[in-house]
Amino acid sequence: MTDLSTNTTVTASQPGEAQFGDYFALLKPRVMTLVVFTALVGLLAAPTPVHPFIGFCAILFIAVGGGASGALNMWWDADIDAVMKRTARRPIPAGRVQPQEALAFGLALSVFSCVFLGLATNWLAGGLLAFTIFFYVVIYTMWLKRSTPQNIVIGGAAGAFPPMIGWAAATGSVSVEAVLMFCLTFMWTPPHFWALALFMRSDYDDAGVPMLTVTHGRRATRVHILVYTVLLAALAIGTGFTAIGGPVYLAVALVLNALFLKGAWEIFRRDEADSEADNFKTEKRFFKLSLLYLFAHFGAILAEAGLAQFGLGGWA
Ligand code: HEM
Ligand SMILES: CC(C)=CCC/C(C)=C/CC/C(C)=C/COP(=O)(O)OP(=O)(O)O
Repeated sequence: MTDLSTNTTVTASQPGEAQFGDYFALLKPRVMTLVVFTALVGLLAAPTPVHPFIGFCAILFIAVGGGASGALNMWWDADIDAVMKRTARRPIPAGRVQPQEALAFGLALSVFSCVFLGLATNWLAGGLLAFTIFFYVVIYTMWLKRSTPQNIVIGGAAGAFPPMIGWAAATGSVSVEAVLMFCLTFMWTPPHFWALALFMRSDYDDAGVPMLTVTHGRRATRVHILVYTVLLAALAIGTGFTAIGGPVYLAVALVLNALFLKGAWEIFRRDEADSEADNFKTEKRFFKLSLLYLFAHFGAILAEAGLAQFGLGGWA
């Protein structure tokens, strides 16, 4: 998989001359689309109605905060990114943005987004956003990513906070529904990432990043994907019977989890020769399915919340 978020800009400028597109690429915009969508669902599924303008500002600040964390991640990881084929053309390793410029940009946007989210909504939401940025940049990027193959299992918590931030922005609190959305994203992250790591192992190998594929090999990673997918399916289907679930959600969850389990089983059954013979087609398909999986689950949570406005959502 190529790093499409930066490919959009590589033709725009040459080493040394940063353009708007390079700063935009620092925000990891493609990855952040799903982050922002889950935050939006957290905000809209909350029982407290939010004024549309405040809701818009909240999502904008969460998006900016997420992007800022991406810029800080790229600042710290510039050495790794320079080695990996997928990331070598990012603005810093390509020499179009200086590391200190990315650092200043990321820090400024982090402070801006947390303060303005706090002012626009409440300080629980602003504080959660600050904690999420800290978790992704310091705990995941600076510490875990280079030190343990469990990096993305623990570090994945950072990506699970956005729906909780959205919920907190609307309600000023964190309740069981927000925790459920957190858990869903948290359990989803390992299969999402390890599928990609299976067909990008050499990148991580070259850069010396201790991803599971590098430290324990592809066989162990296939087993991990299957185990996490089974746990995720139990959680995702069980969520159908909670306050954020309902018949629509359950139907979506049943279909997608059946497909996801099938994909994980296929990956588990394959060996190196199978994967190399078809250039990791099954693993690539599973990675794409992972994106649809999370999008559809959160879309279904949103649909249930929308139906509830007409007295139709949930099991009541
Ligand atoms: C520690 C946790 C995670 C890791 C290590 C990870 C890693 C990656 C990597 C390496 C890519 C491909 C390259 C790229 O486009 O930059 C990717 C793609 C993607 N990730 Fe994740 N991810 C994580 C969590 C998440 C979360 C929480 C979300 C959203 C809720 C997410 C959404 C996406 C999306 C939408 C793409 C596709 C981007 C595209 O179309 O180019 N990821 N992820
Ligand atoms: C609101 C807020 C602050 C949200 C943050 C959301 C978040 C932590 C998303 C993580 C997604 C991601 C790009 C992980 C890849 O990191 P990587 O460094 O391993 O991947 P790379 O090799 O592509 O840089």
